[in-house]
Amino acid sequence: MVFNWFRRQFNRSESPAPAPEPQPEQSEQPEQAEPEKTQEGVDYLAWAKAAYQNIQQQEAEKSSEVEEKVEAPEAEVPPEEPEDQEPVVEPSEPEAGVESTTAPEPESEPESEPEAEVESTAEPEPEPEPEPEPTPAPLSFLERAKAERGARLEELKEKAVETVEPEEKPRRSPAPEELDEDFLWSAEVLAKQGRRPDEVSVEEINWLQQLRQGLGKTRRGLINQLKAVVGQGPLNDRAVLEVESLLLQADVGVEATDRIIEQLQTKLREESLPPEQAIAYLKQLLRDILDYPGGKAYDTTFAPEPDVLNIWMLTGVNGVGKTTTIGKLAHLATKSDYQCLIGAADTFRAAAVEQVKVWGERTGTDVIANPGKNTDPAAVVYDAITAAQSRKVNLLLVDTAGRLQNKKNLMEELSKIRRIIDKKAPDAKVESLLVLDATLGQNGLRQAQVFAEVAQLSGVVLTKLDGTAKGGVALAVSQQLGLPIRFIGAGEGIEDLRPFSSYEFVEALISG
Ligand SMILES: Nc1nc2c(ncn2[C@@H]2O[C@H](COP(=O)(O)OP(=O)(O)OP(=O)(O)O)[C@@H](O)[C@H]2O)c(=O)[nH]1
Repeated sequence: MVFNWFRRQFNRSESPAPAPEPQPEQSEQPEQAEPEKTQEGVDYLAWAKAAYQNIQQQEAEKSSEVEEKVEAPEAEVPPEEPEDQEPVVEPSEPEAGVESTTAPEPESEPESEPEAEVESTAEPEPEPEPEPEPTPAPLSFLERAKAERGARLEELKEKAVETVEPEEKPRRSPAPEELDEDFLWSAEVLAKQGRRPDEVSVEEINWLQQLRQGLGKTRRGLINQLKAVVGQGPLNDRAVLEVESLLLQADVGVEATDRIIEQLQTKLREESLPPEQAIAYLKQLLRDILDYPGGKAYDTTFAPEPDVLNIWMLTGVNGVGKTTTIGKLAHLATKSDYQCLIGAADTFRAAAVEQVKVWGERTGTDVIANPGKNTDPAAVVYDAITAAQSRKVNLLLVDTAGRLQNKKNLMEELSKIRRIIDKKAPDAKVESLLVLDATLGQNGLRQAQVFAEVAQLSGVVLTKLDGTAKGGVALAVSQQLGLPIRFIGAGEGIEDLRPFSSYEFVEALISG
């Protein structure tokens, strides 16, 4: 059973059951529990405990798997590969001059993690593993598992020293140390969305923590003050001005700010709401903006469609995180059991192609590129589609050039790529995603307008939400561009990108 990271559920037709088994400690409700969202009968603390236990168990199982693999004969360890050997694989129907760079052929790997090397099997983190502490008291399940894993990793690292390249490897997030406030917050957000504690993974919990931390600057700087004002009851003129300036400072943009203020004023004039309800109403307003970009309803799930070739073109100016996003998406796709391929059609810069190839190797995804200089991006897309069709690929990620110096050229290039796609893969499900750097705030939006005019955009990937106080730009994207946000990035690591959830985003922004 594979977890589909795009759908945030397991690949099966079963609806999630919301309530965990009731537990005795009713009194220790986490502080964040909000009455207006509380699902009847859900004890969030009990839910969090059940999820925590489940994660401990998952971790312990992973550790013992590692242990078994280590103790098994060295058959698991691939023979030494010379570093300089270019892992080049031709597409099944090779096109002249096209190279396909790959990690070991994915078809031959039953598991989603492509690198069969020892290190990859152990899924190590690049960060230093916390040392197993010499705790005098009996070690908990998790601590034991961690200690064992740490020891195993050391062993593996020693053995793997010859075959490991110094690149970042897909990192597996460390298990939460304890059932702390961070964990409770993440668990509650998942519980409120009707998730089951026995299906929650450490990656999901860690992602929510990352998102919460990432939005910390926006939240602390501005949104918290906003909460204080909105929680005070009917908005007088001074309060309105305050709210307005807070939202604008968070790069929410004029249009979305006006809309929020207008609706807040109307509501708070109609009835005097207690602070929590006023804040719940504010959250609802924000979610509405995000869920109905430009007033239009979109399917909130964004996943590759089954049984058809999905082509996702990524576009955006240099430096916004386009290549990194392609790598992270390839990682999500591979983890979710999709066959993924990357087309390196940003041929303007040779370094861009090289960078994509690095991500291809990291994620075990083939990259179709044309080694020639200044080659036609549309030709690369043509070759990538040919390869995707012959290899039964579900998801083809296309990196496109995003230089803005010449709008006409950009438009011509993107239109040409689009024509090739329509001709070569008329049945494909095509998405054109604009990658936007959140730290650019409103400036990023101005760039986005240009792209929106020339590329038939269908969604946005918002990157670098970590460490910016301009997190409110997500609302401006929805309101001003009228485009749904499909993914958000909150870190440079391979795990630091997830499908966008307005609920999680607003919770992290307001109640994190
Ligand atoms: N903090 C943070 N950094 C990110 C994120 N996404 C990407 N980056 C970093 O942003 C920098 C630029 O990312 P790239 O993926 O190279 O950007 P690009 O748009 O492909 O740029 P070109 O290759 O120049 O076209 C890199 O240092 C990335 O690690 C994110 O979500 N958070």
